[in-house]
Amino acid sequence: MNGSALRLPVSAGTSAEARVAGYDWQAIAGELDGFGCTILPALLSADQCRALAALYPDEGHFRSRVVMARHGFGRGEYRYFSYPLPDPVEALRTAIYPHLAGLADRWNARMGIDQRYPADHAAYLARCREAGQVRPTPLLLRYGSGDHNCLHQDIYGELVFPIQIAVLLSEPGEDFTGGEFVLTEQRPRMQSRVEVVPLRRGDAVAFAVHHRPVQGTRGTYRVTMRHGVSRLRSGERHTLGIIFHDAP
Ligand SMILES: O=C(O)CCC(=O)C(=O)O
Ligand SMILES: [Fe+2]
Repeated sequence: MNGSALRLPVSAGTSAEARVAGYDWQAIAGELDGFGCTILPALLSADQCRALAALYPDEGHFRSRVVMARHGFGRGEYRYFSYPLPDPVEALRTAIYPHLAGLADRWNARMGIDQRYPADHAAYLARCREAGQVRPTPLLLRYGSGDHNCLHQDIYGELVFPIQIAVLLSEPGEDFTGGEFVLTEQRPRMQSRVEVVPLRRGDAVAFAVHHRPVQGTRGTYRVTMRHGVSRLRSGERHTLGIIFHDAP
């Protein structure tokens, strides 16, 4: 991936909405089409990252806590936010969705999947509610030395929005070492491809949740994507995850 064309000058005072509006969404769609992932540089400021990570111990913001080792998910833990989502999580979820809905439609059309997406996130959440998916899925994750997140897909029910976002809230090399964000792409009857996504604090990765279409010489085929985090060698790492479908 070459994220340099997408890098923008952002000042500490820029709102989440303004940052979202400032990206080249056509280039982002191009990278998602080509690789199944792309970087949104400096989506959050260092101060916003620190403030979000500091919410982690505060139970009042969350509906549940998952200790990954108890479920075989890896090592480390995460918490799902409760509604109403804190700023800037709500603002980001609402502002980013409309830029991805068209691409999600095109992916589904190419993969022969009937589902299409409304233009704004409130309408999509209403659909989730009708399907019994009412609980918020944005989450904060915390990893310590030796922790990792096994390859997985964030699917909770029938309704799946095919692209999600994760924002790295800690500074690699300073707050932690190791702990790289990784993606695998499993191709039908072929060997798998991997991506290691180099993130700095405040950068987001947008990536395919479960499937994406790939153009082959004999037409389009569907690949299966999984994401995870490699073992932390030292320190502490926090992430904000933004998933656009809700959970039952
Ligand atoms: O900690 C990470 O970078 C991965 C987080 C994750 O799995 C997610 O946001 O869905
Ligand atoms: Fe995940």
